[in-house]
Amino acid sequence: MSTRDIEPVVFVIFGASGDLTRRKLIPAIYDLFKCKLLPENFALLGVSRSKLSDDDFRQKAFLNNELFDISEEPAETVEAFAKLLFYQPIDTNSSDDYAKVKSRLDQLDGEFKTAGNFVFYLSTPPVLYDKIPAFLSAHGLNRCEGSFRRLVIEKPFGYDSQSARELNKSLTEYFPEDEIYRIDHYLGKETVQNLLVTRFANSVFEPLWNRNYIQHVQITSAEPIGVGNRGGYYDESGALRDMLQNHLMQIVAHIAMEPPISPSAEAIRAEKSKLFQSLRPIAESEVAKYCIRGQYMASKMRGEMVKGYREEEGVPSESKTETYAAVKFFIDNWRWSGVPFYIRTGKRLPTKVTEVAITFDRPPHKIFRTDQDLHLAHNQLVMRIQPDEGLLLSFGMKVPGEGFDVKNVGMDFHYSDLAEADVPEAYERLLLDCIKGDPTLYAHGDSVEYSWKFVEPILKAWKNDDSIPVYGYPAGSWGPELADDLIEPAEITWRNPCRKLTEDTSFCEL
Ligand SMILES: NC(=O)C1=CN([C@@H]2O[C@H](COP(=O)(O)OP(=O)(O)OC[C@H]3O[C@@H](n4cnc5c(N)ncnc54)[C@H](OP(=O)(O)O)[C@@H]3O)[C@@H](O)[C@H]2O)C=CC1
Ligand SMILES: O=C1O[C@H](COP(=O)(O)O)[C@@H](O)[C@H](O)[C@H]1O
Repeated sequence: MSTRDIEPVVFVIFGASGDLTRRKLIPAIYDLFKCKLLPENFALLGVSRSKLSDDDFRQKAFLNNELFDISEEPAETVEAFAKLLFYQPIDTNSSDDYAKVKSRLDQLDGEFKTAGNFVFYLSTPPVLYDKIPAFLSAHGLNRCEGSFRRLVIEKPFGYDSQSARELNKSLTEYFPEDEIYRIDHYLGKETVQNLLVTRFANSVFEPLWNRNYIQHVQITSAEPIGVGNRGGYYDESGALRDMLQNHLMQIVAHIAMEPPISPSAEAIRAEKSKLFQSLRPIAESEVAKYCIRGQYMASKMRGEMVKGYREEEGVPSESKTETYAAVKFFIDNWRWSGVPFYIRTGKRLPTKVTEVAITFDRPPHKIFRTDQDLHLAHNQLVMRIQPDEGLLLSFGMKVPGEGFDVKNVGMDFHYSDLAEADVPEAYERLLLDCIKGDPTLYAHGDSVEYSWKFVEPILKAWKNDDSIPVYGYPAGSWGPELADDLIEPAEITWRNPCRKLTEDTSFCEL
């Protein structure tokens, strides 16, 4: 699709003076502009309370943005892009002030000939997510015959299933469901999308993709960083809300859903929705058995002493918020009956890595009855989402020489080997899709509610049941040791993912 095929638009960011705007949104939109992927008629209007002029905003968000280095960018491109940025200060809590947004939009719409098409991106504190659409509606900005009006909502989408349901209800009063874009940046990652292609574009994997051949599935999302200056936010959230309910459950959906009839948004969303409905709820009374929570403690990491979670700025010294969560669960449907899924995520773990490891059953009959046979590993398919994106398949091969000694070997593919592949940043892809009106990579309202329903008993048990321990783990370790015991049978444990996909050759240690 060329820029000419994309309808013109004014892209409005609420929360334009904030961190996300400078860290992700402006860099992504600039890159789209540089690659000539934006419509020819385009303008960006930033809105928040800070009293900034258009020029102040251009400086803060783009020309002098310490989170986005433009020193090597072509001067004409930078200059041309800066001219598309505008700013309107308002009191975001006062409905009357939205008249200022309306008159500014009328002016930009006339000047840039954007045909009355507006995208409203809410990058504000979540308390405003239901207020801003109501204020837009009060000023007639939510609907316009012959033009599109879209709403993008940042995470977190709700705090539990009830608040997510209420938010869905409130948003759909003002915008139709197909114009509501709930962003989950993991869905914008090429390698998350590639999970679907790996499964459904190859006949070699799909026949094995079920309870008959898969012993268990592991999903790991690890980060070496701590909570940094986000302690206040994080302590209200924890690993379950911050990563598992949204990003990791979307990965589960990609791994486990049935084949959609087409790659359309409706078809994919329908399959995801079915999958989320098949998750077996974990009863509050069973949370201690199926879930492990942990909190990082001060320790030396890569030669440097780092603070414990409770010493971080904005975190209460008695906090019980989890910085690590591991959960075992089942999917009650035909394909996955009896196959355990294990997810773990945490901060201050040894490395930055997100991956899925599918462990296959052993062959039904042992032919090679040697001592080595005891150590014969399961076949494993590792789908690496980041970094060193790619696939690794491990299987047994004969060791040259007499007898039938079997050795585990790996066959790997690295995304970087696709020389022509220019992997776009997740926000770039997602923002462009929204501008083009393609919601495929955005979360649907009912999926969000279902995934909240799944995590809710865990959240409740962790909040209410003091007998469930929060295990301390030293920063730089792989989390509480007890998380190893979640995985059965006992001789199998978590895969040890190194930064490089093929660095680790132990695969599933037996
Ligand atoms: N930063 C990140 O990396 C990520 C952020 N998010 C989500 O994006 C949203 C924005 O995050 P982030 O940019 O980090 O937050 P910030 O606190 O840095 O920015 C919030 C923005 O909202 C504006 N704002 C408007 N009205 C209000 C109000 N009534 N109270 C407070 N602020 C207001 C603030 O500007 P002003 O004071 O001028 O009005 C500011 O521009 C959040 O919901 C967050 O969860 C999601 C993923 C990652
Ligand atoms: O949404 C979030 O994601 C990041 C991790 O994103 P990634 O793309 O770097 O894997 C996480 O650090 C943050 O706590 C969370 O809010």
